[in-house]
Formats: sequence, structure tokens, C-alpha cells
Amino acid sequence: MLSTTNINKKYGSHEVLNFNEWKIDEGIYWLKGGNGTGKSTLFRIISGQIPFKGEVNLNGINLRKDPIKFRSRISFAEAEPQYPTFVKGRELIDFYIETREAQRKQVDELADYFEMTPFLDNTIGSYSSGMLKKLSLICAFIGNVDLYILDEPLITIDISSSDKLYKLIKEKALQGKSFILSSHQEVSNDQLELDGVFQILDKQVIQL
Ligand SMILES: Nc1ncnc2c1ncn2[C@@H]1O[C@H](COP(=O)(O)OP(=O)(O)OP(=O)(O)O)[C@@H](O)[C@H]1O
Repeated sequence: MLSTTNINKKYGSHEVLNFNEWKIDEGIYWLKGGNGTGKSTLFRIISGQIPFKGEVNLNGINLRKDPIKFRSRISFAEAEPQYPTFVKGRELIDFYIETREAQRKQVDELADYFEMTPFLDNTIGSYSSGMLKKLSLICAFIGNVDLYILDEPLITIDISSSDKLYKLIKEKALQGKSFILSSHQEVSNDQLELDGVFQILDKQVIQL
């Protein structure tokens, strides 16, 4: 479903990633790695957010040749989401509904599911860090994509929200959707049945 070849990423002269091949089939994957090893960088590369050397393909769609189509098949939730503080939650969600051509009913259900509906008419600047994270997760689940990339989805959200997130991931996986998530917290098989665990080590993605 996702394949990468000859990936090289440098910030100035600082080389962060350098590997030949990394592929995943449909499924749920956990990407591990210590602080600063390059997880967010890899996520930004495979979701088409930053320049890099190499090739990325998703279900036959090449990121360089068909960037708009490629991005329409991926959802990326940043580890530390940043939005303009004066924007209301609902306005951000409306933007996603429009750009992702999603059904409002599906989104209303998602907002209810994560108990965010009462806060959607407040500005994002008034949100707690957990509320902000939940809003970013709701946005990531808006629309219909093939691959969800969730960078540290568990940070700042409470246990009940984590359980809800696991449940949602399982439901989507049953519908054929794939997930790559990073987490410094252990992801056990009771919480989520993983199809693979990877780690970034010495600029390479290795399977554990
Ligand atoms: N925009 C940037 N400009 C310069 N260096 C960067 C930039 N983004 C990341 N880096 C550097 O690239 C390396 C990898 O950072 P990255 O954020 O990808 O790591 P990470 O594995 O996600 O870390 P963490 O677990 O701490 O979130 C770090 O050394 C970081 O300082």
C-alpha cells in the first residue's frame, strides 16, 4: 500500500534519514524511536509536507507525479497541532468538510464521539491541550482516505479518549484503512492488534 525508495532528508547539513527501501501492506503499524530520531520527519515526508530526496508511492499513486491525488488519500495528524487561535473549532471542521468533501453527519458524530461538540463554537485559543489534540484527531478522521498517519496521537488526551481512539482505529481498519502511528507510550496488542512495529535507528527504518 505504501512504498518508499532511496529516501534522504537533510535539514541544512544535518542528515536525519537515509534509507533505501521501506514498504508496508494494508494494516496498523507502530513507529518507535527516541526523541529526535526522525519520526515526525518521516511522517511529513510520506504525507507530502516537506521536500526530500527519493520516491513515495501510495497504492500506485506517486507523490511527485500526482501530489494532489496522493495527498487526498492520506490524513496526517501532527504531534503538536497548531492552528490560528482566533479560529473556532467549528470553522476548522467546516474547512475540512469542504476540502475533503465529507458528509457533515459523519463529522457531527465524530465530534460527539470525542465529546467536543459543546466546545466547537469557542475559539481554539481557549482550548486545553487535550481538547486541541482531540480537534486535530477529529479533523484527521474527516473524509475518506486510505492511510492515516497519527503522530503521537495519545499525548495529552485522557484515558477514555485513548480508548475511543483505539476503537475508531479498529473500526476503520476493518473497513480496509491503514494506520501508522508513533507513540512513546507502549501500544499493547490488547489495545490494538498491530500488523508491524518499526523503529528509526541510525537514519533507517527497521522492522522489529
Ligand atoms: N524544521 C527543522 N529544521 C531543522 N532541523 C529539524 C527540523 N525538524 C526537525 N529537525 C531535526 O531533525 C531531527 C529529527 O526530528 P523529528 O522531529 O523528526 O524527530 P522525532 O523522532 O519526531 O522526535 P520526538 O520523538 O522528539 O518528537 C532532530 O534532530 C531535529 O532537531
